[in-house]
Amino acid sequence: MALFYVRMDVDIPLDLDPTVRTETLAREKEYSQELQRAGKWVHIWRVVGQYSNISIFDVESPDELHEILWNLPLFAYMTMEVLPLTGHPSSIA
Ligand SMILES: O=C(O)CC1=CCC(=O)O1
Repeated sequence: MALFYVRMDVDIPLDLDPTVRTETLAREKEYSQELQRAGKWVHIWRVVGQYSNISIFDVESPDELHEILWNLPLFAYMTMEVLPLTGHPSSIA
């Protein structure tokens, strides 16, 4: 098990074909929800006032996370920050 923080900032070009935009967003939602159901995408939160999300992934390895992120339908329209996480010594969880 390996936990990762991922921030995704979305920037879809304004001139992207509206049909492509709608289809890509639908595929993104389906892909994300499939990974959530599988327990790999454990949190997704919208950043208030921004087209960005903060997500937590629970995966087997950095390679698995890379494959997941690389295959996001919106990948071409996002910039990401990825941070590996480990337990905090003061955590009571
Ligand atoms: O809208 C976003 O933050 C981008 C995104 C990632 C997964 C999803 O469903 O949307």
